[in-house]
Amino acid sequence: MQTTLKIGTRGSPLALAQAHETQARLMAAHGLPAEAFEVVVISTSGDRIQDRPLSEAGGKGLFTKEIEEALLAGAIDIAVHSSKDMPTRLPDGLELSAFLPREDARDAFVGKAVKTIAALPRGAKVGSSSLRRQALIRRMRPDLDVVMFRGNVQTRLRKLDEGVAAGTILAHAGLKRLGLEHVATDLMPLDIFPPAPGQGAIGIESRIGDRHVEKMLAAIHDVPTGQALACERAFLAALDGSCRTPIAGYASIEAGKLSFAGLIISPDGTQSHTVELQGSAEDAAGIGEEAARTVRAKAGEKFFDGWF
Ligand SMILES: NCc1[nH]cc(CCC(=O)O)c1CC(=O)O
Repeated sequence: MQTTLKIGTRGSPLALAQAHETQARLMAAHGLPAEAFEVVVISTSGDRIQDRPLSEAGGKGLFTKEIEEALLAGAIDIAVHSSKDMPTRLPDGLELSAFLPREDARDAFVGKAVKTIAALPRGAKVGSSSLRRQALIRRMRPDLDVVMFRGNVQTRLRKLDEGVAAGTILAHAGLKRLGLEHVATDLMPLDIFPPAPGQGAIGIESRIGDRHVEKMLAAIHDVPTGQALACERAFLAALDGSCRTPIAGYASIEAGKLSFAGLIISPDGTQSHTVELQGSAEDAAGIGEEAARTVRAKAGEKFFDGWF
């Protein structure tokens, strides 16, 4: 008897799109019918808490806890995530075992009356609750009024329509997966507005040692994306244990060569430190760790203590 592979996901439209993309790739890679899979929607604390920034409510793990419990309990076989929402440390027994080919990692500006951040009038409100995006906006335009914007992509776009802000920043990848890329009015260059580690990459979590699942996932894993993510996540892991300072990082791979650019920035956007490193894609995690040491030395330990 063929049992179904249970795919765990959050219930937001973006999460469901990612789960269905994963299902479609598994079907194509293994010649399986849709009935060989079941998408299991799991509500997380991150979905329920809407009134505070996530960094206050307990951070990234809020979007994964209940899903990882279901994975460990055997209620689901794989969990599909936005990699950038994944904590750097996973519970014992679980691993990120596959990454789908990365979408555009850039952030997009969605403007109501104007198309770019540069064109916003002085003092205009820009909505974002991401510390990284807030800091990068302030660095570009210290005069703007950055306001809290929580909720899923659709909620944020509705707030924009209601006039709560003149613009917002959303991941281009998320907009594309939702068929909403037409709402983006500008794409932020990677060097001026570097993305969060993992942005644009769908990561698939599974139980360590689950051979059947490992074999299924190996057929859809994208090696360069996995290497870029290993680098970005190593950079993040080496820095985020000690701080809530906004962190950005992006690795690209070309012909086996990895190029990484990382940034840490003060929440007010006035101070930032960057690092750029290149090396063999085989040494992805090592490059991320080295980049973290470099930027930490540049910034000095005080940089990490001072902001909150
Ligand atoms: N925290 C929400 C979240 N997690 C991943 C994405 C976008 C998709 C991606 O980065 O793969 C988004 C929405 C956004 O930042 O606009």
